Amino acid sequence: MIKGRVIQSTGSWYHVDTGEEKIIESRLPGRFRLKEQQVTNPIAVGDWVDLSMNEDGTGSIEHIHERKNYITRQATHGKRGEQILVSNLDAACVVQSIKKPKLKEGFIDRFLVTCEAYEVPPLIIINKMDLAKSGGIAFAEELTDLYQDLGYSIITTSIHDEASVEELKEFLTDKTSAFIGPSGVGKTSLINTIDPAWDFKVAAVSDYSNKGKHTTTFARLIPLEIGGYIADTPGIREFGLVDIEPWELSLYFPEMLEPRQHCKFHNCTHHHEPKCGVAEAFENGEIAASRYHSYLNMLESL
Ligand SMILES: Nc1nc2c(ncn2[C@@H]2O[C@H](COP(=O)(O)OP(=O)(O)OP(=O)(O)O)[C@@H](O)[C@H]2O)c(=O)[nH]1
Ligand SMILES: [Zn+2]
Repeated sequence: MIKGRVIQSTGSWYHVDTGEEKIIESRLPGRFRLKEQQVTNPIAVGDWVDLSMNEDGTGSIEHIHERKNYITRQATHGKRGEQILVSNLDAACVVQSIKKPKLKEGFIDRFLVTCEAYEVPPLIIINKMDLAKSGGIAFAEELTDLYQDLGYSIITTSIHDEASVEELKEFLTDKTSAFIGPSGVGKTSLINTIDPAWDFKVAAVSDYSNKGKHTTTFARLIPLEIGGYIADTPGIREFGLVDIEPWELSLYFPEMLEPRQHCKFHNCTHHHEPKCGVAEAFENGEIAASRYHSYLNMLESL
């Protein structure tokens, strides 16, 4: 039996990376589909599997290892019938630029909640620092302090600053990561700077998979020169809020965990209720205004 990683799926064939040069095209015996018929795709890109080899050089998937985490297309984490986009992520990187386009703290905070819910470690990247003037630099430092104090990893980058690219490189080495962020913040540029062959790899894989069916809806993992993979999938942009009850939302804000214990009502949403520990902590300056603001915005959208 050979252990490998599913890096792409074409619906009926799975491309398994076993660490050897050649990717093994593999099939899933029908019994798995019967067993897990509630799930649209019993195997997700990112899964670790055990293979037995067939005489023609193809593989048969004999065992699927337990997933350490996964993200789904719809906001239905943990429900049957969901489509898993990618599994076993080591990091989800949210990319924002200091300007062009303007940095949105709400985007970062929403993303962090989703990461908490999916149990995927986040990395916050603030890019285009070369465009920042003194005000922008001070703002980035403020954000760095804020998020580091909350226990999150955050780095500032510019594709024109080699040291910052090195730092990002170190973080991504041997990890399976996803890059998420609005258009124009520099996701592709950053990955290209880290791995100059990236554009070529993305194009090559696309050409290949266009011959297959249903490929556009499936994720794929593209290997990095430095070791590790970047998840490439259109659906990942919709990485939104998972199913969360309003009273649960504050469980995903680390700084609210202690204050919420002092709320009078156990199902307090920390919005309008009297004797609210979270509102009190905010008034005392223990919760950042931007974070409380993001919390209220998210609460409204649930
Ligand atoms: N000054 C500056 N420009 C950058 C930096 N990173 C990216 N850019 C520029 O920003 C523009 C958008 O970069 P992309 O890499 O295409 O952004 P993206 O996030 O991949 O955008 P989508 O593909 O639309 O999601 C390009 O013109 C880049 O050259 C940076 O660190 N500094
Ligand atoms: Zn409260």
